[in-house]
Amino acid sequence: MELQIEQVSKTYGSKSALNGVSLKLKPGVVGLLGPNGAGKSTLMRMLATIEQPTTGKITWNGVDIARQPQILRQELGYLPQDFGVYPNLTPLEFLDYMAAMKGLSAKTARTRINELLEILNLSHDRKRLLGGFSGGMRQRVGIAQSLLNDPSLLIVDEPTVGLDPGERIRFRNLLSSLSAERIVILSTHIVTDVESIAPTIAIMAKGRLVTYAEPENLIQSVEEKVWNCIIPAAALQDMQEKYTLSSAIQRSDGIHARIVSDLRPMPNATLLPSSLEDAYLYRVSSLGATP
Ligand SMILES: Nc1ncnc2c1ncn2[C@@H]1O[C@H](COP(=O)(O)OP(=O)(O)OP(=O)(O)O)[C@@H](O)[C@H]1O
Repeated sequence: MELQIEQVSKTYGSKSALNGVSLKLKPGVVGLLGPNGAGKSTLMRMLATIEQPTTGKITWNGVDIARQPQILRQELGYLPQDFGVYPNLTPLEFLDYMAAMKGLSAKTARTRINELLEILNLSHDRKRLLGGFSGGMRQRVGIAQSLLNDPSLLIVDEPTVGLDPGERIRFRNLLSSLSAERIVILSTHIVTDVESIAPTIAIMAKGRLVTYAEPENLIQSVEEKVWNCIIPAAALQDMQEKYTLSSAIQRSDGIHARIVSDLRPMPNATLLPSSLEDAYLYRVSSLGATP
């Protein structure tokens, strides 16, 4: 099982959304991190065969998906960023409908839907109208529809938007448990969404792939670049303009500003252990993008 993205670019009129992105993916979760407008959704839509690259090629097990999209579609599960449900349907009716759209036989669909409702903890609510569901419950229905055909490639675009912290954790665990025999691509701008579950992380900014690496290596790459600076409140804005600020916490002795910088920002700055968030900020801002 292999998904290869080769020098893919996408332009909309004169606007470049994606610029020469190359990646080779094997089974497991890959976290796709990037600020708003980085090109993540554009890439996801091309992987989901909804759009085609302007230049470059995407192959699924060696087959060009622009030429033969149906080969990948049979094995694809996709939860788009703007996934909507029909409020007047129940999960059972909605999943039945989606299964029919995906060409599953009624018998296979019924077995699979029951399995998924169980896995996603929706069995008790199978006959309630979706209109009354919470954001987290709707996301679980979205995930259920993306898994109907037991896909080898699962693409989830910003899936945790609108979820509460508990739902977010449960959702991450679910994705982890699904990743053994498939490629799972999880796109987000929230570092903690991918930190615990993605053994590899791709960072995008301004339509480019900034880096593709393991979280440990990313964290290591900013060791001795993360500083704690204690500053008066009046100096915060100036600091923010000059440096990449990871966080600022008000304490009794002043503001503790966490700065990611190659050089010591001020004489009494002290080094802090680096985190994935620091590495992400460092990589994205080094491209001149706003994290
Ligand atoms: N259909 C389109 N027509 C014109 N420009 C587009 C279109 N789709 C995306 N873009 C532009 O391409 C760039 C990348 O957008 P994209 O939605 O892929 O980014 P993203 O990383 O997914 O960000 P977000 O998290 O905000 O969705 C943005 O500047 C966006 O305005």
